[in-house]
Amino acid sequence: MNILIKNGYVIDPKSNLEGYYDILIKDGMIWKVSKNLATENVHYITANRVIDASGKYVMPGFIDLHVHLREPGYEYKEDILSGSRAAAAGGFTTICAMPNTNPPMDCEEIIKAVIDKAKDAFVNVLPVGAITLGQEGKEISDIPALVKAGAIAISEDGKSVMNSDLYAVALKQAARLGIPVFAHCEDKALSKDGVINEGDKAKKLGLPGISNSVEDIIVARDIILAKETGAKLHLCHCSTEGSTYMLKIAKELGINVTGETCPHYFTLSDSDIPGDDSNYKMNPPLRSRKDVEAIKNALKNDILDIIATDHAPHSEEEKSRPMKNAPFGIVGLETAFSVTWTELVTTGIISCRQLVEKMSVNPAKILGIEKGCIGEGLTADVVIVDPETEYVIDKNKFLSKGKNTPFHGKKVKGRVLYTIVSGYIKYELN
Ligand SMILES: NC(=O)N[C@@H](CC(=O)O)C(=O)O
Ligand SMILES: [Zn+2]
Ligand SMILES: [Zn+2]
Repeated sequence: MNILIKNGYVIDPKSNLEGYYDILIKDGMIWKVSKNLATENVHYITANRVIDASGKYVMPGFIDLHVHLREPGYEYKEDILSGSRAAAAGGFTTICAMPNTNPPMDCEEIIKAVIDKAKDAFVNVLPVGAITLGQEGKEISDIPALVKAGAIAISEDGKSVMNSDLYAVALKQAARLGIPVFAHCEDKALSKDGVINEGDKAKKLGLPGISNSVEDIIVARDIILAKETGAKLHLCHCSTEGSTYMLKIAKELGINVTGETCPHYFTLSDSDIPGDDSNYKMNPPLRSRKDVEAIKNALKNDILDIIATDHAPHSEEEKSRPMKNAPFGIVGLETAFSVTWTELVTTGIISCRQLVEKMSVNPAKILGIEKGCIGEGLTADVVIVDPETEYVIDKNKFLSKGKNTPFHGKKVKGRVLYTIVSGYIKYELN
């Protein structure tokens, strides 16, 4: 299948390319990027499909470092096929699958099984290995074996490895193997049975709170250990002002650390929680307005490198429970681009180029993969978006099995039109 994308506004920070270009995709590759690439100029290649991208933006496919695909074990929440389909609908061409499955992705066999299953997926699925066996925090996984089987990073996501001694060993191994460590930062002894951010809203709803220190303490520890071990540390779902300050200092000190946040942390604060509604329950929790401002500022100043989704699908039954008894997590694959465009780009907080950096270029860089670029000769992973279309987010239209979103009914601007993975159209808005 050969595709000619015509008249689109291309934003490709890695090639330092921005402007109106035509793109010819052939044999799964970016064949040519050029101005006025008329069909007759490429007479030696027939385009089976010509996409008129006038008024649209063409970007390297988004890469999500933080997705819960729930397979194996929780297929009633999501599976590799449904999750990857939702990813394609969200403009993502590559996603990282977190290891808190059942059983967790803590051994060669499970990593291989996920990779095997992902051959039928709509997008590239890269598995993340669990740091400890069973994610129990007691015994370290065979990290070299996980990497050999295809794990591209390690993480204990869902929790932190609380034993710093054990964690340091894992960081050293990751450093030696050249893979990043995706750190969920939560001091469990402090967060206890907390449900939402500590503050007025928690008091009003009579729910136990989660303080900023729950996150900040582990962020500090992890940065200190990254310095000592030389590990490539990636801080997952940063939600606090403190995280952004520490990240800034760590970078200034030359420590190898990157930071991620998710659309909900720069869009909503705990004051937006309408009542006892579990679609507003995630870990870390929605923070104060002051934290939201700090997160936005850190995105603007490139202290935060990555926008990931932390797509965490749960069943309708689970999320219809009162907040106290519902699991943490919200879906995000199908809303991330539109929410980010609306909240950060149309408001001038970040540029289009920065959006592409945070959703495509920087994730590729952290993973050390040749993606996040529309360069000639590279695999054709491309997303085409409409920057002007306005629509209302409707959870009932999600392709994900998970409908648990606080953004249902939100009016947004900017929409994914096409997602092309390895030269194939894997999503097309109709
Ligand atoms: N973020 C969440 O609220 N939940 C995640 C776990 C995690 O990312 O820590 C999940 O797996 O459901
Ligand atoms: Zn987490
Ligand atoms: Zn997560």
